[in-house]
Amino acid sequence: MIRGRFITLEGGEGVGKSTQLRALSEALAARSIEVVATREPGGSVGAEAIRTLLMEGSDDRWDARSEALLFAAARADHVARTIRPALARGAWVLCDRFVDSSRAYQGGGGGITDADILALHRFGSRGLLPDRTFLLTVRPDEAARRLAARGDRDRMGSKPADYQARLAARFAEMAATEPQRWRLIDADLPAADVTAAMLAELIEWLP
Ligand SMILES: Nc1ncnc2c1ncn2[C@@H]1O[C@H](COP(=O)(O)OP(=O)(O)OP(=O)(O)O)[C@@H](O)[C@H]1O
Ligand SMILES: Cc1cn([C@H]2C[C@H](O)[C@@H](COP(=O)(O)O)O2)c(=O)[nH]c1=O
Repeated sequence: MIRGRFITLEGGEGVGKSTQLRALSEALAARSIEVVATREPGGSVGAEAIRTLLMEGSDDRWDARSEALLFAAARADHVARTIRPALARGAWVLCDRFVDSSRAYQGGGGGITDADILALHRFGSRGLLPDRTFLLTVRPDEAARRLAARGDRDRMGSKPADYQARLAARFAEMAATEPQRWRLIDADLPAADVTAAMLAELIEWLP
């Protein structure tokens, strides 16, 4: 039985998801909420092993279908071993990316249909969806500046600029079709303001 809250952060590269995951975790913990902060791909021993397969190597290491299956397999293990047990004991799970990243990257960017991504998710993760998903949006020039300042590029992050633009459009489209779950957050703002905006969107569930 699910008792906790499941919150995901989504968006393109460098929009501040990891930064905000840390800040939101601290803000919730300060309200005496047990928080499990996790990420995808990864978040369990098996899923972290699959992450290495996905993140290392050349851009064409996997064909589109194999890549979608690997993300879905990592997610299935993460959901079964980390997310569901945490929710069942009443913890809040904050996750940096989830199935919506597969829908945007392998779907919008990689050509797999949304129906196929969701079918894999129904089988692998029994269709678990977040209670709330924050879409962090940043102007493309600011995201590029943040990534350049950070200075790292892995296999998944080394895609061209038009790919990043398609991703942003796909995320916005998903958010528009499911407004009860998604909240758009202006992540161009200073980090503390971004955290405050997310907390405000969780107020109904806070103790
Ligand atoms: N609101 C902010 N204003 C200015 N800089 C920020 C802000 N949030 C994050 N940053 C900086 O931008 C960079 C990228 O942030 P972060 O790693 O949190 O992004 P991310 O969305 O998790 O990226 P990725 O998806 O590539 O892992 C970091 O150097 C971080 O310190
Ligand atoms: C969950 C998930 C992730 N990706 C991509 C998105 C990013 O390029 C990387 C993850 O890197 P991060 O720095 O940890 O955000 O993987 C994807 O293509 N599909 C997915 O389902």
